[in-house]
Amino acid sequence: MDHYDLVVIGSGPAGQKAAIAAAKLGKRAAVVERRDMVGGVCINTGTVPSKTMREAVLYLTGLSQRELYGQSYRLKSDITVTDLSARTQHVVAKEIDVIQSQLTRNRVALLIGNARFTGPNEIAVDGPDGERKVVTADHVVIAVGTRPARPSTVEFDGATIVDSDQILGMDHVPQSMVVVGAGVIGIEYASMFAALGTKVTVVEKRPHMLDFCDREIIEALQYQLRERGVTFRFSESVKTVEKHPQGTLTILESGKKIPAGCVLYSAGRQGVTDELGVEEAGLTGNDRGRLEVNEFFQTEVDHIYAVGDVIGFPALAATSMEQGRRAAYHAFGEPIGNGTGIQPIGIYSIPEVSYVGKTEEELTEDTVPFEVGVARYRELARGAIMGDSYGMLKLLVHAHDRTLLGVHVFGSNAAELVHIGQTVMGCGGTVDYLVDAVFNYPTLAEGYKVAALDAVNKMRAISRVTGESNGHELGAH
Ligand SMILES: Cc1cc2nc3c(=O)[nH]c(=O)nc-3n(C[C@H](O)[C@H](O)[C@H](O)COP(=O)(O)OP(=O)(O)OC[C@H]3O[C@@H](n4cnc5c(N)ncnc54)[C@H](O)[C@@H]3O)c2cc1C
Ligand SMILES: NC(=O)c1ccc[n+]([C@@H]2O[C@H](COP(=O)([O-])OP(=O)(O)OC[C@H]3O[C@@H](n4cnc5c(N)ncnc54)[C@H](O)[C@@H]3O)[C@@H](O)[C@H]2O)c1
Repeated sequence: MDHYDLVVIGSGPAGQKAAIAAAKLGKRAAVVERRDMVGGVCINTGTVPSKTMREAVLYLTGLSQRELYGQSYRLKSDITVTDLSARTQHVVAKEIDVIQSQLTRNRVALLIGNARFTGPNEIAVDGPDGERKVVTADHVVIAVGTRPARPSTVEFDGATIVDSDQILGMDHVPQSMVVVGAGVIGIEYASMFAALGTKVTVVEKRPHMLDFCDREIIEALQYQLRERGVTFRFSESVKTVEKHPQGTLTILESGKKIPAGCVLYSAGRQGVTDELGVEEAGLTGNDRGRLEVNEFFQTEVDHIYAVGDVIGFPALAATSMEQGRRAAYHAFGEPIGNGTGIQPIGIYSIPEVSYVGKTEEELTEDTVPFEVGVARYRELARGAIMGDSYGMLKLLVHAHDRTLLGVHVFGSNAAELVHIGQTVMGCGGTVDYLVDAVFNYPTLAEGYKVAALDAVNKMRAISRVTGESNGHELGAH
């Protein structure tokens, strides 16, 4: 029986980083992963394939060039699933190779099979050939992730009624599609298919979508999606989804029926703890298959950690990686560092959305006085060059101490741009840093300076009325 300092279950972003962090500390580490799933949901069915498909959609449809070359501009008129999947398969294969070689060169053992606890320090790995291997470990990291929720009232067939794992295997681009759930997954795919020309209807049981984001930004996204023919049905719950010879029928609790060529059911995900035998280790998952952890990612059994999507919010690749590293460091007594706790969110809809820090709604609720500074891409030379007239960058600035409280970006490169604001926030910087900074021209980053000046001008207008200096030498700007 092999013994390890650390056994990690799951090779997604959380598991990989936990294992490699342990190996870098000189520990003997192993990762258990199912056949054909090295890299986890992230590489095989989630983040990487969906983001690669998005790039293929943007490129082949010529969507981002249409402001410049006309609304009929297309690189290819009849885009097929083969066109879209070629790029995805290439990128996924490359990423799997990168992960495998990282594990190998760090001497992390990769055990292929289904892991199951047989005791608090003992794990059985059932290999694809039916062989069972049992390993023991001083520490265990559970990084098993999630799978799509699949209610029995939905007739999934993997072809016309699909979840987000199956959508990548669809054999044609449908003429019409219902997307159930306006979460991040639903909206990202809705915008990709709308860009491909599919008539998309989104059904969401809540009155709004993506309500953790800034309202103004989500209104802008909704407007753009409606322009591409997306219909939203908010405050409507899906009861059943039926498969018929002529297509699918989505039946709402309100009695409405929506016919479509295809249905994407993306109404949440479930932790994959049910086949893990967690009770053998003294643990219990909640009703969504999730595990509870403390600030160090320890479960109720001290030497067993849980990280990544299986512990719930925010359930992102970047946070999962960091949780994995932190769990391994804690297990082996390595100082962790406190981090800034500032977590960016990137939503790869078309157009994309990204933010860091607080929203206007949160600040208002917390009665924090703030000023808003906005830069519109259409007023930035780079926006005109790129053909993005709808994008915007919004800064939320504390009205008294002038620190950045939130950065919200909508439009091209939003998920990259947000990191400038994140860095200023992480270093405790104020809006004045951005006012005084010089950015390359023409860039979208220049939007930070434009938005900062906008915020400072509004703050100056208030000071003029009140006659107060607002704690800052305003004459300079
Ligand atoms: C469609 C989609 C798009 C996404 N897009 C983004 C994005 O753009 N940005 C972002 O940050 N996040 C995105 N996410 C979320 C991101 O993929 C997850 O946050 C991330 O993959 C979680 O990593 P993880 O390590 O917790 O688990 P996972 O990546 O889920 O990996 C868990 C692994 O554990 C394995 N496993 C489970 N049980 C066992 C067992 N008993 N034995 C052995 N192995 C087991 C599984 O096979 C799986 O490979 C997206 C998710 C989806 C579904
Ligand atoms: N860019 C990114 O960072 C990214 C991209 C994709 C996914 N993810 C992660 O993946 C996870 C899962 O995403 P998701 O979108 O599947 O889940 P989710 O839970 O975020 O959203 C599901 C949505 O479906 C709605 N819903 C549930 N049942 C319904 C019904 N019967 N009828 C109508 N609507 C219904 C819910 O109200 C909710 O808004 C998220 O935690 C997200 O963070 C991240």
